[in-house]
Amino acid sequence: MRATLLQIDVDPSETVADRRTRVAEMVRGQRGADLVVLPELWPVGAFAAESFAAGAEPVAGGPTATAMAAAARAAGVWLHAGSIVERADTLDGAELYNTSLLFAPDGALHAAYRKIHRFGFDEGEAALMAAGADIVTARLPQTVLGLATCYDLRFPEQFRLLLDAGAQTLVVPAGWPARRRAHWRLLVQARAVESQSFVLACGTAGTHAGVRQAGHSLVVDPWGEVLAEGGDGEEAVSVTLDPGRVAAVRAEFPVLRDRRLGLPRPALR
Ligand SMILES: NC(=O)CCC(=O)C(=O)O
Repeated sequence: MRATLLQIDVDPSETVADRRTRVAEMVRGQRGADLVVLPELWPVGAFAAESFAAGAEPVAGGPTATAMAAAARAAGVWLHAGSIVERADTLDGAELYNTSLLFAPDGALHAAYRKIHRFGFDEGEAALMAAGADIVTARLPQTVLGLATCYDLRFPEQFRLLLDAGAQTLVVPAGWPARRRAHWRLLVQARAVESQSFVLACGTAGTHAGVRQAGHSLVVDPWGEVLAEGGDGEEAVSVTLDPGRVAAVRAEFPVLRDRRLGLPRPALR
């Protein structure tokens, strides 16, 4: 399976519309890949909280979803289009979500995942967006994807649920700051080792809202080995994966068999 992570430079001097056109063109250039992955909130920037409301768009028929569906179809690839600020209209008004979109090679929306853990400690995303509540997996011909986004990496319980739902390849779009790059590497590798799964973790490059981005997108195999890693700037990180490696590692080193589910909660002393 050929996978390419497009580590996009979210440059505030570029308009969202121009970036959308540019990224769609990059996706179109990926014909021959099986799966293409984009980062978190690349249209507006994961830390550009002041732009979230203005940049919010519906999933069905919104400008990013429409452009990405067309690009996936033109390239004939599965496209994990990173995430957008989703505007979901409810009877009580509009709610915003940080929503990842997965398109099939015919351009149909195959899955959507609303980020469960919002970053910001009562500010930014945590204050402005609603939390998703659904664990999302998606079956591709080669593997089963488990969807998570950026800050979710810090919550291993979500990854256990993805594993139990059948995930074999964890896809994690991110807008991770350079300041915590050491955490990024450690957490991506930890999620791969504990889940005995591939992890495709695609970050952004550049600086937006005064936050320098970590770049260094990672592809890690089910043994925890880094198969590919981006640098600091915009680039395409491509790898060829053997999806059979997940079953092989799980059979050869069967730690998941030794899980002790249902242990009692400790009593307070
Ligand atoms: N966009 C994010 O979720 C940022 C997460 C982050 O900076 C961290 O966990 O550290």
